[in-house]
Amino acid sequence: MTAKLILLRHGESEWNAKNLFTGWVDVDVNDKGRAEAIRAGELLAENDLLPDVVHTSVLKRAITTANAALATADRSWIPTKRSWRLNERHYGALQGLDKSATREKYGEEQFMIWRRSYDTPPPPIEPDAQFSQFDDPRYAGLPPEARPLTECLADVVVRMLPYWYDEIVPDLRTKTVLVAAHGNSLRALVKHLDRISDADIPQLNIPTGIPLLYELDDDMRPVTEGGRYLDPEAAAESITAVANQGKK
Ligand SMILES: O=C(O)[C@@H](CO)OP(=O)(O)O
Repeated sequence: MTAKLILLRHGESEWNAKNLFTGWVDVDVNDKGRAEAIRAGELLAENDLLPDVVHTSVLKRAITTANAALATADRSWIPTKRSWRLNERHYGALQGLDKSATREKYGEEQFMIWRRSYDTPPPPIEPDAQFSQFDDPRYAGLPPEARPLTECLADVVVRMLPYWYDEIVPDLRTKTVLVAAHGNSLRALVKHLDRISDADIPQLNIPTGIPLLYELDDDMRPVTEGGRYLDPEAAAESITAVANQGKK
């Protein structure tokens, strides 16, 4: 029997729409994002993919998306687990900056290194900067050295995988699992699942609000590489939009 894993990036956020680097800043979804979340719930129900448990980050754009999708599919009652390990990549000193202005100021190459290189993080944010989360109470249980001031995707893989192995995989043995998270934390998970190389991972973008189904074998390996978006046309359109962010 195959396990069913549904990955869902949050719907469009207020800062996605404004074209700002977001990272750990706790921005909610906007009206379009809410509608995407409801559509995601309809897609789950239409495809008879009703989650038994949901895992989210501790950021409200993922929580709101999961809640709206599950309410639409009449699954609001399922157990919920949340972890900072599913958070978006911390965008360091870029958090709060306009993507287009950053691209113009530093050039396309540096912009893409910060956005999509596997192992080069943006400059760290000052702990007391406006958009720092260093003293946010939701991370108070973490020792200071575990509270990031910036992250590259490789850092996200390292902090996300313990949660995958310890919390998500055990659920997958008996349950249909929904993971509601973020563009870059889901890129880290898809990289792991599909064994995407460090060289190829910059090309992967995750659309907002469209469920991505992975059926996994006993070794928790995808039966079909890349999984399957429940709305492939909308996914393709959104993937292009994400890839082109900062270019206008
Ligand atoms: O700003 C961010 O936190 C992320 C996701 O919205 O953006 P990007 O796709 O540029 O990594």
